[in-house]
Amino acid sequence: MITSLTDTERTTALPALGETGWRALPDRDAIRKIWKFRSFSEAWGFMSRVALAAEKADHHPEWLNIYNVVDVTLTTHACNGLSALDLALARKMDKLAGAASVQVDHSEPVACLCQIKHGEIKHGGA
Ligand SMILES: C[C@H](O)[C@H](O)[C@H]1CNC2=NC(N)=NC(=O)C2=N1
Repeated sequence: MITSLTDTERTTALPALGETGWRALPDRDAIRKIWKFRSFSEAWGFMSRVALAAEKADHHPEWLNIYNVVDVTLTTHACNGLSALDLALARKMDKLAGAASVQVDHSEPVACLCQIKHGEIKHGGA
């Protein structure tokens, strides 16, 4: 049976993930990270590799892809909160993403390369 993380497990594990750009969601027991790749092809390649890892672990992200952006939320539906499976998948995704840039400020709009190129959003984020 999958159980959500204890407070001790959270204080032990989450700071290190925070260092790489994972942020707690304000309204869900979940963590979120926003990657910006150099192209759609790189973003999709990342998602393909993560998809294989997710299938192997039988643990899947909630994610949105907009062109070069992959906006990921991890939580465990079976326990409606963060579990050890989310920590493992977060670490795996960090490895698979390599040197892709990360938007660490989630209060900023998430701009994809199209919007920046077309001048819709001033490129201030990572
Ligand atoms: C039937 C299948 O094993 C379950 O639905 C798995 C699939 N992937 C999952 N992914 C996530 N994030 N949470 C789950 O509870 C979950 N359950």
